[in-house]
Amino acid sequence: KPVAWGYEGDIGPCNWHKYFPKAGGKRQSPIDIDTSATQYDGSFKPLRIHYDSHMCSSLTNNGHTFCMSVNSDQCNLSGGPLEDKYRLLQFHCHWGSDDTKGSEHTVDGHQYAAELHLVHWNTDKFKSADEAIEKNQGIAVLTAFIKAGKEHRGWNHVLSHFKDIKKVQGTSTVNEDFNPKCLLPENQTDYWTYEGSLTTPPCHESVRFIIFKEVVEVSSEQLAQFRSLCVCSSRKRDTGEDEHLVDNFRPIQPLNGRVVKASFQ
Ligand SMILES: Cc1cc(=S)c(O)co1
Ligand SMILES: [Zn+2]
Repeated sequence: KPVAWGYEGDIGPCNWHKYFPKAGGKRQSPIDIDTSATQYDGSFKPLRIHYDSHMCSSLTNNGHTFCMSVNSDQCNLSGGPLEDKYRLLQFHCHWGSDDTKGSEHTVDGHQYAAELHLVHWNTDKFKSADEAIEKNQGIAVLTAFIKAGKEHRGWNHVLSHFKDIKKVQGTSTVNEDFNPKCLLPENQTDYWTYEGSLTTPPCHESVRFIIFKEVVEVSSEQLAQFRSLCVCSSRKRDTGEDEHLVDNFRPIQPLNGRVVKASFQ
């Protein structure tokens, strides 16, 4: 029986290590990026992000986030700090209960309104995503910070499906011509990178994070749509209200001597 976990109370992040021992490991995520301590690495090759548009995918509310699963073998990532080729598996976000919080990583202590994770698995070293997800160098997560600002047209292709996934386990098939590359910032040469973990249980220490410096803007109304998702299919708050999915971000974890590299000076 899977162990229940969440972001508050007894099943919250402070207790994850009791059932998910890796959550107490030495290379956990997220972290604060102290820009005065990052180290420029001039050896990185250009990042190669090749996604195609014709990838039928499905959008699900898994109770912890919305997850767009991708089943195209044409969406690949390589270059930058990566030694191998990685394939896009899914993308999801972490966000807050208002625009002042929501990202998992912080930059010099600043928290953004949300954080996009594009999860890729190492197809050179492993035979399946399930195998890669628990192995060192198995996962690469392209990460973009999100702040409230002007409307983001690309995000509407995802948000237009949210009415179908308001409840947990809700799923919606996404057939239209959508390329997740449109969700990334324009500047894809300036990023920070370090070795960390899944930010949700089982918190496997298998992740190479690549975090773009440029912040993506979406409108406050679009951010509010993230918060329209519900965390359960039935349970209502004692007020009879649906419990909305908000503040699904893990607290900052100890750096434990890790160095965050920068692709820029
Ligand atoms: C595989 C995976 C990665 C991240 S970062 C997450 O939040 C959930 O699942
Ligand atoms: Zn994530």
